[in-house]
Amino acid sequence: MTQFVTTTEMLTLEDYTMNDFDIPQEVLIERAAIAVQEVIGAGSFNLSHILVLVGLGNNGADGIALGRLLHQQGLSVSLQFVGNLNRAKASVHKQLEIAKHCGLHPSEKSDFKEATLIVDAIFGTGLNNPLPEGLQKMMKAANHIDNDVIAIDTPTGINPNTGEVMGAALKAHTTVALGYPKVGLRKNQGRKYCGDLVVKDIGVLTPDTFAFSL
Ligand SMILES: NC(=O)C1=CN([C@@H]2O[C@H](COP(=O)(O)OP(=O)(O)OC[C@H]3O[C@@H](n4cnc5c(N)ncnc54)[C@H](OP(=O)(O)O)[C@@H]3O)[C@@H](O)[C@H]2O)[C@H](O)CC1
Ligand SMILES: [K+]
Repeated sequence: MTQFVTTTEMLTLEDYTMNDFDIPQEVLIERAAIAVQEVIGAGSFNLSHILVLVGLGNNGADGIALGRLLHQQGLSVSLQFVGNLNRAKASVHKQLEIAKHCGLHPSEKSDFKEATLIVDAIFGTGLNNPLPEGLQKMMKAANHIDNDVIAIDTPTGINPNTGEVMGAALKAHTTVALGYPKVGLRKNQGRKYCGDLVVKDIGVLTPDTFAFSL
């Protein structure tokens, strides 16, 4: 039976892993990227041109690390930031520096139609409000383009706890849940927008005494 979690529970387990075992966040980000790379490699996706849509939090950091790994595989990858990079978390800046050092630089503006596969690394469990208007329009437009979307952790726009669409959401062919799937992926619109749900272990540790609420 798959264990689903709330975002609070996920944060508790992330903190336990990083603080009690001194496992750096970068390790979890790298393992998240490798996990999604494995799903992409195991699938039958058209990898001719991969567009990674990157947000300003750790979901975005996962996406940049994944983009770097795919670039190093020799695949054609574009990194497209969504939002003002000046407001990005340190993890995003760190992954961006590594990616640029490996020869992968962010694109100014990408044409969604040219992408054969889109990676959704905009928002994950940190989504806490309806999407900004501009992003809602972008998600609605992207949903009308015929290319596969792989969502990292959660589809952008889906409330990770309630499964509600927060103004708009990007429909995924496949969602790769990191550690544990979030409960919003089996509720309301979450189930429809997440597509095939693949749960991947990224080394998040769980205390034996941990009491899951679900
Ligand atoms: N499960 C794990 O062990 C790991 C998960 N990882 C990944 O981390 C994300 C969660 O990262 P987080 O930085 O908490 O949040 P997001 O990246 O989802 O969101 C980015 C920030 O965006 C802001 N935000 C939220 N909602 C909105 C909105 N509607 N409009 C604009 N901006 C919004 C918010 O910042 P605030 O300052 O507003 O709080 C978010 O912080 C998880 O999904 C995984 O992909 C780790 O990388 C690896 C371990
Ligand atoms: K996402």
